Amino acid sequence: MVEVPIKTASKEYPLFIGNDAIYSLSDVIDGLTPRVSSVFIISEETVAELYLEEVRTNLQDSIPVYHYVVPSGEASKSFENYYECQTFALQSGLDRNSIILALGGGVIGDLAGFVAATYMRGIRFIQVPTTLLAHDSAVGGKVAVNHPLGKNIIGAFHQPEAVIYHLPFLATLPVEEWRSGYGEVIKHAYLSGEEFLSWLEKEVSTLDDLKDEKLLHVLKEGINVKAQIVAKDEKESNVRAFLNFGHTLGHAIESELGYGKITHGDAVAIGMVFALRMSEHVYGKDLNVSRLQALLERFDYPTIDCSLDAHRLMEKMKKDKKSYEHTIHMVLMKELGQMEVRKVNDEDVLRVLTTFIKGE
Ligand SMILES: NC(=O)c1ccc[n+]([C@@H]2O[C@H](COP(=O)([O-])OP(=O)(O)OC[C@H]3O[C@@H](n4cnc5c(N)ncnc54)[C@H](O)[C@@H]3O)[C@@H](O)[C@H]2O)c1
Ligand SMILES: O=C(O)C(=O)C[C@@H](O)[C@H](O)[C@H](O)COP(=O)(O)O
Ligand SMILES: [Zn+2]
Repeated sequence: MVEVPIKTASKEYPLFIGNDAIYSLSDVIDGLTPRVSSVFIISEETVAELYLEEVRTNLQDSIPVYHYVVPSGEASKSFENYYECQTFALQSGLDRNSIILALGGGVIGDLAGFVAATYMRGIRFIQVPTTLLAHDSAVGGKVAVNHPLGKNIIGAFHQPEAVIYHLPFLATLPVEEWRSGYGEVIKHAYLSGEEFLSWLEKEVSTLDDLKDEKLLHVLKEGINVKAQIVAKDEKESNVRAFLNFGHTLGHAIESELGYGKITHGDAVAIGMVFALRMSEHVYGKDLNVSRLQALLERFDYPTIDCSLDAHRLMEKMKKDKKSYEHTIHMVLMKELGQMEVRKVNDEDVLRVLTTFIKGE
């Protein structure tokens, strides 16, 4: 097991990653001050069926444990589930010294984290991620639920006490979820620069290559990129926004298609290609979009649904948290590894997006 320290302005915490990480759970809880009074596991159907019992057996008998299970999928990151979790927590008698365990992928991490951020004005939580994508979502403290009009619109910054990344849990992930998670890995490589990107191009030909040491390497590199950025800017005043590369259009697509109709990583992959096309348009230079497209084609990422409407997507992009005064702001790439958040004109977005949707 490897321990990666995550340092943010408001809190430092450990991320334990490896094939035996879950065995550290009770020690992590024992080490917390004030003493933990009860544990509330929030999970979802697929993951709970597979791993809830195993997690429970790694908790000490002396502390009461409760659990609440929501349906699997993005649609569960809803205000309704948030409210149900709060009700369950109150009915179970959780107090300010209780701790929430988020057992699942990014959906559960975001939902359970937001419950923790707001229950009795904030209690502690631990991330127990079960997806590849969660190397991104479990680190950095962004927690939220979706609104039908916009992704992650209702949320907070709330850092966990620890992240326990038990890699055997990933063994049951379906292929489309490996691909989704790998979308955020590719994003981290584009933020990081040539070395990580060419390593991925050389070493990961198929998603099956993500095993053992290669998986650990990919996760550690991705987590490092994220951790370095959140260490500099916890609350997205400046550089943290770079982690949103591909998300301005990606989130608009997720929300426009209906939450759960496309995976987050697939939407981000499409959004990154668009962000590079916009970058070429704005900076007037070749940014090697075909390199990204070739990488995505290797893993069968989808292209944008041609029935989507550019105007409707742009309305959604204007509700993105980076936008203000009804103007779209996107993360553009000046060069590999060099990002910039930039205001983009409606006419430019419309022109590039329209051709992008047509597949031209
Ligand atoms: N907070 C952040 O910084 C941040 C960063 C990136 C993404 N996100 C959010 O994360 C969410 C996406 O996360 P995700 O891709 O992990 O989705 P997810 O949590 O919905 O998991 C994806 C699917 O895999 C299944 N699953 C999860 N773990 C499994 C396992 N071990 N074995 C078998 N099946 C398993 C789930 O049931 C689900 O159907 C989005 O809502 C996105 O907005 C947040
Ligand atoms: O941690 C961040 O900051 C990110 O932007 C990471 C993203 O991958 C993630 O999807 C995040 O939830 C998006 O944040 P949002 O502020 O655009 O909702
Ligand atoms: Zn993301």
